[in-house]
Amino acid sequence: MPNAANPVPDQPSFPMNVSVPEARAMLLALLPQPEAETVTVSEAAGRFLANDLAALVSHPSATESALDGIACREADTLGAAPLSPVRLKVLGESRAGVPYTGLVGAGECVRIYTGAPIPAGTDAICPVEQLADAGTDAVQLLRPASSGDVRPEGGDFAKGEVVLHAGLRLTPSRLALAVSLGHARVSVRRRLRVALLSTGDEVREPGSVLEPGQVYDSNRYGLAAMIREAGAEVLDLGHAPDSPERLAELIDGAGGADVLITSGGVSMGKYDFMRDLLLSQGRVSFWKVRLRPGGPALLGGWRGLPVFGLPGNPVSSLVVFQVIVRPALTGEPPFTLRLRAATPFRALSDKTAYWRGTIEGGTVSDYGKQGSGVLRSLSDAGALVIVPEGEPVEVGDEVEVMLF
Ligand SMILES: Nc1nc2c(c(=O)[nH]1)N[C@H]1C(S)=C(S)[C@@H](COP(=O)(O)OP(=O)(O)OC[C@H]3O[C@@H](n4cnc5c(N)ncnc54)[C@H](O)[C@@H]3O)O[C@H]1N2
Ligand code: MOO
Repeated sequence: MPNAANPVPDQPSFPMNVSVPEARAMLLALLPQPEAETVTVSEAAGRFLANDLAALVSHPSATESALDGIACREADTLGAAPLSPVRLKVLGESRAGVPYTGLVGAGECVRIYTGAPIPAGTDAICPVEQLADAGTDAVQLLRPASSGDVRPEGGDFAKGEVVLHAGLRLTPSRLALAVSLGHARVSVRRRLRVALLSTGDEVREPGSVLEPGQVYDSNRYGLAAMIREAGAEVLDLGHAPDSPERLAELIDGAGGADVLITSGGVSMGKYDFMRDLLLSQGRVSFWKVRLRPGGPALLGGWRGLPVFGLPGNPVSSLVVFQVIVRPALTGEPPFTLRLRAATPFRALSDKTAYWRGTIEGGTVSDYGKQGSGVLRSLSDAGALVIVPEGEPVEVGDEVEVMLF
C-alpha cells in the first residue's frame, strides 16, 4: 500500500529492492576515477597506487646472514656437537654495511652480524649461542652451521620485479615495502572528495543539551571517520533540518565533491524528503537494497553529483557504509572470513541480514540486540554475520563474517 505521507509511485521510474552487489556496482559506476599525482612516500600513506611499482634494487642487496654468529663452509662443520666441537680459524668480521672482502677457505670462518653480507667462500651460519670460545683467533662450533640461516640476494624481491600493483592501497606494510623497493616518490590517485550531510530536525551537535526526542549527530561523526579510513577526504556540509528547500541549498554547497553521502530522511515518513527531492530536481538510480539493517538506502544524482542516501538509523547508516559505500570508494571487496556459528542466526526471506555477532574461541554468537538504533551493538559485538536470504544458520554451520 502506498504510504499517504510519502507515497511510493505505483510504477516507479527507478529500480527498487536491488541486491547488495548491484548497489555497490551502481555506486561504483557513478564515481569518477580520480587523477594521478606524484607525492612523497610520507604523503602516500593510505593512498591508492596509480601505477605498478617495480623494484629499483634487489632485497637483500647481497646474500647475507640472518643471525649474529660466524660464516663458514657448511661442509666443514658436519657432525659438530657439544662433545665433538669443530674448531675453525677466525679471519676477521663482516658487519652490516662493512663487509669482509677476503676469501674464506676450508677450516676458516669470519665473525658475522645479522644483515651483513656473507664472505666469498662461505655458505652457512652458526649462531653465537652455538659457539664456544677458543681464544681470539678461533671458535668451536657445538652444532653444524646451517645454510638455512643465509638470506639469498634478491630472495625477497629482485631488481626489476613488479611487486606492488596499480590500484592497491598503500597500507603501512605496503608503504614500507614501496620504500624498500627504492621509491622516494610514488604516483597515487587524488583522494576522492566525499561531501557529507546529516538530516533531521531532531539531530543535534555533540555538546548541546538535548530536549526529549532529540539525538546527537552520531552518524555524521562516525561516517566522517569511516570516509577518512577509506582513504577519502571529507567535505563536511554539516546538518540539514527536515526542509526540502534547506536540504537543496546545502546539497548545492557540495561543489567540487566527487560524491555526496547523506544520512537520514530516506524512508517512508512525511518528513523523509531525500527521495522526492532527488526525483524532482535530480535523479534516482535506485531506492531500497535487499539488506537489513539499512534497507531504505538510496542512490541518485544532483546536477552531476552522485548522491548516496544512507538511512538515519545509526546502525543502518554505518553498516550500509561498510557494506556498500566503502567497497565502491576503495575498490576493495569487503574482507570476510568464515567461522562456525555457536548460536543460530535467523534468515530473512527477502533480504541479506548483517547481524551483529561476537567472536570468541573461533566461533561467532548472536549479540542479541539487533535493533537498528542500538549503536552500541556495533562496538560491543565487533562482527557482522552475513546471513543470505532465506538460509537460516544453525549451530555448527559455517558463516561468512565481516569484522566491524
Ligand atoms: N513505515 C515504515 N517506516 C520505516 C521503514 C519502512 O520501511 N516503513 N523503514 C525503517 C527503516 S528499515 C529504517 S533504516 C529507517 C530509515 O529511516 P530514515 O533514513 O528516513 O531515517 P530517519 O527517519 O531520518 O531517522 C531514523 C532514526 O535514526 C535517527 N537518526 C537520524 N539521523 C541521525 C544522526 N545523524 N545521528 C544519530 N541518529 C540519527 C533518528 O533520530 C531516528 O531515530 O526508517 C524505518 N521506518
Ligand atoms: O534497515 Mo532499517 O535499518 O532495518 O532499521
